[in-house]
Amino acid sequence: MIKAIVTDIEGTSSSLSFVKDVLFPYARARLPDFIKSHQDHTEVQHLLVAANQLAGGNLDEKTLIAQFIHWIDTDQKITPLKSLQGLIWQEGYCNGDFTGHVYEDAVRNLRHWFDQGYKLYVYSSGSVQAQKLLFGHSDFGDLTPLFSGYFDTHIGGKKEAISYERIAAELGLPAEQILFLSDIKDELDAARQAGLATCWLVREQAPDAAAAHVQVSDFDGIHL
Ligand SMILES: CSCCC(=O)C(=O)COP(=O)(O)O
Ligand SMILES: [Mg+2]
Repeated sequence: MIKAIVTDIEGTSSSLSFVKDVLFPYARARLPDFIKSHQDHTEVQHLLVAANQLAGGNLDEKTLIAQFIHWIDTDQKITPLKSLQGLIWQEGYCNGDFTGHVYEDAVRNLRHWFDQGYKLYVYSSGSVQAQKLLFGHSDFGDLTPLFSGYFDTHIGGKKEAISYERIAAELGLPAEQILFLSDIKDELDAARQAGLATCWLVREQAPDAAAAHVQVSDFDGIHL
């Protein structure tokens, strides 16, 4: 019996296009100036140190910025990059430059599940801050009251089974009572390996007849 639902963001509850065509270019364009103008911010300093270590260490500012841009262009889920993007997007949401795209079917079903007593969580490669911003400034208003918690890559990569074992431990539930929703098969495979129930959102993809996961075209197809 499912008691908790953990949803991915990009491609699942929000569109690929919003992330790739709005959020990523926004952060990419502002990242160099953001780093230069936040040199004395402790949080930014820590992120730069962490990124520098991941890049091999001792990069000067120009090279480190080029490294960040490369990570963005190749959509790498590097934790300090994701945290930095969240800080930059905060300005975008607060300035009203954009609102968070969330699919209408996702909002309707998340609200319904919440009302029925299911616990709702988010697990995304985007930082927890970025997740809260997207759902807090969504096209449907503030959706954060629906969620009991958020997970990002600090708990581990989304294609690693250990991450889902840790999430189940944090939720205090047997893995089989947790349903994970994603658009990426490798993530679903990892969740399934950890014992979670899975559902594949194949919104803009052709269904895969060979896959072990339930496949639905939107949240209306999910039956708990
Ligand atoms: C939290 S909004 C930005 C999403 C993001 O940065 C990203 O890399 C998308 O990853 P997801 O795990 O949501 O597919
Ligand atoms: Mg996704």
